[in-house]
Amino acid sequence: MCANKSESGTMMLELQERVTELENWKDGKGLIIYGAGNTFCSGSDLNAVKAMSNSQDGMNMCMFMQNTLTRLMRLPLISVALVQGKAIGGGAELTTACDFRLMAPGSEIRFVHKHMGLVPGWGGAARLVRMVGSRAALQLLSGAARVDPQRALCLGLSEETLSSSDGTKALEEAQVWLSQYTEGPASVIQAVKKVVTVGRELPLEDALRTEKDIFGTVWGGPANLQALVRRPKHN
Ligand SMILES: CC[C@H](C(=O)O)C(=O)SCCNC(=O)CCNC(=O)[C@H](O)C(C)(C)COP(=O)(O)OP(=O)(O)OC[C@H]1O[C@@H](n2cnc3c(N)ncnc32)[C@H](O)[C@@H]1OP(=O)(O)O
Repeated sequence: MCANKSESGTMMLELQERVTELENWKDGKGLIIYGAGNTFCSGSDLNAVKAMSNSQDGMNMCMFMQNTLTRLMRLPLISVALVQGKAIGGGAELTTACDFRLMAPGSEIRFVHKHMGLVPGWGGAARLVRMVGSRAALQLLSGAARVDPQRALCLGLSEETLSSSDGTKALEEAQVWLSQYTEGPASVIQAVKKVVTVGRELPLEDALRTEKDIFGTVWGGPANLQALVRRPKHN
């Protein structure tokens, strides 16, 4: 999946459509979101937002993007934001809707909202707090701080710094990195992502009940039965 420079209204709709397609991707296991060219995503299209600066339009756009990014985060796929160049404003928020972030050398994630007289509205603050804790989140948002790959690693915002900033090489590296988590049958990978999502989002009793239901979808399934025949050793 390839993001583009800034998020115009058309692109927001396209992102929503891609998410709908991915929700229906029965054999899917993983997803990498990356930018076209040398920018991951520079946030909302400033030309478009200028034309809709009243509060109601802003809230509508905010709810639209919250909904899309929440659905993206809940996809039963393991998702990676491959950050090359800058991820700014709404682009920084988009990175937080993925399970993992990999950063290319020289790249940067920056929540510039304060400088735009705003706060995140696409769910980026809620996700950031859960990811890095409230103190670090407050520093990143109130300082509109540039987060380079090294700082992102220290904060737990990024998993790894890639060795190349070249688009093709970085994508290949990200694919190899992701493959360690997507190896195996889609039904099992999707179930893994689902139990983690419910564990994160639901109160414990509901999470336990839902985990049992998800367990029921893989117990006695083809991968489970084959494993019982193969009896792999885990030493
Ligand atoms: C804050 C929250 C929020 C929301 O919730 O809606 C947003 O996301 S608001 C948008 C926040 N993003 C910005 O303010 C980005 C401002 N732009 C920049 O900082 C730079 O352009 C940068 C760092 C993205 C790229 O810098 P670089 O030196 O590599 O290139 P240029 O500056 O020459 O940019 C090329 C060209 O792209 C236009 N551009 C970049 N980002 C946007 C944008 N978000 N909307 C509209 N246009 C954008 C930039 O103006 C240049 O156009 P040009 O006609 O060549 O001047």
